[in-house]
Amino acid sequence: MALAEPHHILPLPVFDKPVKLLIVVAPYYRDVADQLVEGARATAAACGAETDLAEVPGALEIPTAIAIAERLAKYDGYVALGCVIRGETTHYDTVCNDSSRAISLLGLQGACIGNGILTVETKAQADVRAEAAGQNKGGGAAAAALHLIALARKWAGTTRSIGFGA
Ligand SMILES: Nc1c(NC[C@H](O)[C@H](O)[C@H](O)CO)[nH]c(=O)[nH]c1=O
Ligand SMILES: CC(=O)[C@@H](O)COP(=O)(O)O
Repeated sequence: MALAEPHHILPLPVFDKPVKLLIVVAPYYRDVADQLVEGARATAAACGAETDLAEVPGALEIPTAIAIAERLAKYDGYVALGCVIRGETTHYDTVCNDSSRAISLLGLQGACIGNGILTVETKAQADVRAEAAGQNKGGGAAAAALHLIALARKWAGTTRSIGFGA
């Protein structure tokens, strides 16, 4: 089945050396997670990237799993996949904000991470965004990680030509 192009405006990068991604998925909503993973795997395969998969209980555990894996230095990048649907309390805000902020902080520390954690109001919204043949947010998250890996490799070994204290 042809999968939808991930919603990214950049052509997928081309790699001359192997790439290994770790997909960290929180299958809190299993059917949604499966679609996200399918899209991410298809995008990784389109770039010739190898993928491993790790499952965690919920979106809040995704950044911790990535941090643990990053210390092992086995992967070039990470794809964070999950689905957070608003309930009756403010816990939704905690799960969304803390998982995304932790992922951003890991990125600022140098981890190449694509964030495909859906934060939605309804299951129907999640289904449309997760569907690999639909909006394919999983594919988009994988594409984001791959772009960061390509950028990091392009710049590896370069030094700043100017700058204070360079
Ligand atoms: N409500 C959702 C959660 N909640 C669980 C948390 O992510 C976490 O696992 C728990 O607080 C224990 O630390 N997780 C999701 O991924 N999606 C949700 O809708
Ligand atoms: C996003 C959540 O944590 C949510 O599923 C929790 O539901 P509730 O706010 O009704 O406890």
